[in-house]
Amino acid sequence: MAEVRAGVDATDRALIDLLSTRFGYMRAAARIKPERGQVRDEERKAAVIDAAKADALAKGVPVDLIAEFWENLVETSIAYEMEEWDRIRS
Ligand SMILES: O=C(O)C(=O)C[C@]1(C(=O)O)C=C[C@@H](O)C=C1
Repeated sequence: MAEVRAGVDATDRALIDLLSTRFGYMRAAARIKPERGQVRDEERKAAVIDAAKADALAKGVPVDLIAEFWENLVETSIAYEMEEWDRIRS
């Protein structure tokens, strides 16, 4: 079990690195989008979640759980991008 937990911990560190990269792109998007109303893009959100579901299917991980996870990820990203959009222009 210790080996499994070491693997989980290492995976979590790698995920945080990737999330840090993803959040960096949210800061870039916040700088680029001229209107606050452009931060939320439902069409793009649906495409991002669909892509995650397709990858989940290919990798054999539960598609419904991944869809829920990505829903949270994109909503968290939108909240962060909104905060950044406001911060940059305050
Ligand atoms: O693609 C964008 O426009 C983004 O800002 C990224 C992102 C995402 O988290 O993937 C976030 C907000 C948008 O609603 C759509 C997608």
